[in-house]
Amino acid sequence: QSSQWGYDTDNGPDHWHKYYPIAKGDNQSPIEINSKDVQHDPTLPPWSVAYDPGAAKTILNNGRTCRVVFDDTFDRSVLRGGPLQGNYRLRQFHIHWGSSDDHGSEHVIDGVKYAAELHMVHWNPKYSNFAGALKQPDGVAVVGIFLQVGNTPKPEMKRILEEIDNVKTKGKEAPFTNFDPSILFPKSRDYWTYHGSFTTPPCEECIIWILLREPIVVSPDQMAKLRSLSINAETEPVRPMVDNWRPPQPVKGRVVKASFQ
Ligand SMILES: COc1ccc(C[C@H]2SC(=O)NC2=O)c(OC)c1
Ligand SMILES: [Zn+2]
Repeated sequence: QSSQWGYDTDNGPDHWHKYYPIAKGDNQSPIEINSKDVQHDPTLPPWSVAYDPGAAKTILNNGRTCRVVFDDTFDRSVLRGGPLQGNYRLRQFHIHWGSSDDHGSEHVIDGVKYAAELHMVHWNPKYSNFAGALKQPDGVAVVGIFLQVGNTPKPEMKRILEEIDNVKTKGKEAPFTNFDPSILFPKSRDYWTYHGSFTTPPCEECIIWILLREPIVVSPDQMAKLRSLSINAETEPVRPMVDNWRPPQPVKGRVVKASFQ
């Protein structure tokens, strides 16, 4: 029914506020980042991760994206530093992409839309559980990595795209073990950071965003593989999973900080 949000004309980003009023809030994500408005903050420390490959559990097609889920029952895979106070536990990562290589990312950098954007979602264990963290301005930290199409793709993406064959349709889940997602990071640790929200319902304004400046490279075939995922269940007519991105939202006076000059 229409309360099932999605990315179509009748249930897409312009409709979400009807069931999730915070979608029209003052701290929504994604946003456009214009380098001229960014403030370099020399006091921003580097961020770092300590991920346990054994924490990787499953890969899932939830009908909106393809996500890999991790064991977050203790401080097993954590993100710290940068704009964050304390450790944040890795819960899952997922990807947003377009129907063609010239768009698909959620954040837009100096007018550039990347082909895709990978989100590594972490939450602050001082708020006992993920649901509690959603209600706090510093409850969640997402590392965003831009994916651009090129002919020297990053081999580390291979594993994710191979597993996609097992989760083609909505509701499909498969084991995804022994994977350290930090192998996906680009060389540079330069980042932008700002306070924002989930880019999907419930659109809670609980996220400290850490967006990496350097994109990683994927091949045209790898993008085609992502686009071969379906939003329908196995028994339903085929509908490709493409354009699962929210457009940029009003910045409303927020300042984006950069760790670099
Ligand atoms: C109620 O719990 C939720 C809701 C939505 C997401 C995913 C959102 S958050 C982001 O940055 N991109 C997305 O697609 C989520 O992720 C852990 C957890
Ligand atoms: Zn996301």
